[in-house]
Amino acid sequence: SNGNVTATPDGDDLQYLVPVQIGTPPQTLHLDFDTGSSDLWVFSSETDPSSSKGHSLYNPSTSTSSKKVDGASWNITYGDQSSSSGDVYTDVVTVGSLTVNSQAVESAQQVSAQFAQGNNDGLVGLAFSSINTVKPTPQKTWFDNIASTLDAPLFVADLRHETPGSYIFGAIPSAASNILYAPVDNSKGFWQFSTSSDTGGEFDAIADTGTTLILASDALVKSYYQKVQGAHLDALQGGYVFGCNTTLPDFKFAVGEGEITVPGSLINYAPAGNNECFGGIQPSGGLPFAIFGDIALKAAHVVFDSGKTQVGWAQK
Ligand SMILES: CC[C@H](C)[C@H](NC(=O)[C@H](C)NC(=O)[C@@H](CCSC)NC[C@@H](N)Cc1ccccc1)C(=O)O
Repeated sequence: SNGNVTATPDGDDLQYLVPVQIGTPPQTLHLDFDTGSSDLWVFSSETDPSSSKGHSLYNPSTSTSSKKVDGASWNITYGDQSSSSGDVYTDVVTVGSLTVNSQAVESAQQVSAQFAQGNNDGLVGLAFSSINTVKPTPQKTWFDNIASTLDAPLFVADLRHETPGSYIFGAIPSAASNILYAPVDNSKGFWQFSTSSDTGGEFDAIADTGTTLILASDALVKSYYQKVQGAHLDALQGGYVFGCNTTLPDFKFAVGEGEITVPGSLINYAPAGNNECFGGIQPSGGLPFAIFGDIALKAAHVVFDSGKTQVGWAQK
């Protein structure tokens, strides 16, 4: 089987939300599919009420198929220092037409302010199950649970600028042509691959649908903005800004034997005040790899192939 589901960007393409059905009868929540983490967690009837306003909530007690995982808990922290934690149920989880009958659904009891004020109802982790945070027994991702029923053990991200795109499970859409593949090193649990660019030399990167921007080394970022008239690092805005009608250079990076181009237009991320705009490439703050978030992913169809432990990029 295979399936696909619509991924709808919220304002400024900050994140891409996907409708997911949980429980019996189905409860629909809008979740952030995140190839940079491996926990499926949701706002729920157990979430601190001061944090859950404005979110759809999973209520395990009204689902006839929910089961409490006794003694299990989870606690996750993300690169932007946001976090969430809680306890664990199993329940039916359907994405598009694909159903996992006993998926670990991590119910949030605490969420940090970024999540309370954000507009997702939780995350679906699509990185490798090795970094799932449930204790004492780590749980499998929804993709790991569904993979064996798919025509191929892979999924494809087709994210777009300010318009709905999709995630396709089990097949590669015919629109994806001339796919460039790179082997994935999943030892840290991420979709990590080696790449290079004329501004950054050779480096590793992770493909992270749950991160909005491209986050890279200080050297790469400095070298990129040296080509942008008037660009400067503005501590108040939290990164590099430039005049909003500045023409930005493309960002090209290597994948296998070929090269992917992120058009400069995608790198003018969003207005930042006083007629300056915030760049879509920003410093990662010293991580040992770059994070190729949605700014990069929008430029391609991206194949996350767990069968062959490889990632494929097809230029759009
Ligand atoms: C360094 C980052 C932390 C601390 C590290 N955690 C991670 O790497 C987690 C799994 N992944 C993440 O924090 C990042 C990848 C960072 S690479 C180190 N991806 C997921 C993130 N975009 C999810 C998100 C979505 C919407 C709003 C906020 C956050 C850890 O637990 O050690």
